[in-house]
Amino acid sequence: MERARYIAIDGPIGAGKTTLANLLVERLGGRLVAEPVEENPFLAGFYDDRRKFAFQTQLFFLLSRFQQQQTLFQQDLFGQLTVADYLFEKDRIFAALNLEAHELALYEQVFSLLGGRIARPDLVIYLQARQEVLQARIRRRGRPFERHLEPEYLQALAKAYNDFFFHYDDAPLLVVNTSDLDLAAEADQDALLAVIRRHKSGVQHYNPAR
Ligand SMILES: Nc1ncnc2c1ncn2[C@@H]1O[C@H](COP(=O)(O)OP(=O)(O)OP(=O)(O)O)[C@@H](O)[C@H]1O
Ligand SMILES: Nc1nc(=O)c2ncn([C@H]3C[C@H](O)[C@@H](CO)O3)c2[nH]1
Repeated sequence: MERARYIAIDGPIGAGKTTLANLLVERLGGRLVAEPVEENPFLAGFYDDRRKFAFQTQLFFLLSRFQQQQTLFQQDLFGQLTVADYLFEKDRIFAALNLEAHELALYEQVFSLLGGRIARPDLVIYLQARQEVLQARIRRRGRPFERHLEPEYLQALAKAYNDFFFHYDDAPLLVVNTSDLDLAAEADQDALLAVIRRHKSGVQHYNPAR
């Protein structure tokens, strides 16, 4: 991982993206790129009525992610590590899941205009966890707008992530099952960091099942 200067972390809701991104910056130094979720004015409405607010929610996410990426990679980094708690392509995973066909066609046009101008990570970490683990974490975190998040939606999202990463080959990929990984425990953190440091190319799976 010596030369991984840009790491992007992704996975379904509650997988631990922000937690791991913070940890990597804390332990390895560098800068954190966290997506501005709370700033999306359509997100709460989306969870009340997904069909009604899907398109607005998605366009807002797409444009704000694009702007954030542009700003970041125009800056001189002096080779410092950058850790993002999302992969730009995640926007498309959510879009495909939530938009109607005619909306998706329009969305795809905008995405293809923007997507070609995004920096490619040196390493992508895909976090997975069992369904009940994701649900428990989301419940414990207690974001008001996620209170009524339907298990079927979370399940469909996890499947869409699996399908996407099954075909992913744009960057070295590390798939981590976090169901039995306690990111608050130093021993677990050390073990994961060692795996990340060692991973150079291709696809690797890390599942510290107990
Ligand atoms: N490996 C883990 N072990 C125990 N708790 C965890 C683990 N990963 C995350 N958590 C907890 O689960 C909750 C969700 O984690 P986090 O916010 O990092 O997920 P996320 O993938 O960034 O979610 P979102 O998609 O909503 O942004 C937090 O309360 C966090 O402390
Ligand atoms: N509709 C939709 N499209 C996205 O691109 C997207 N990205 C994240 N989210 C939701 C998941 C979490 O509740 C919360 C934090 O990740 O925001 C999204 N929702």
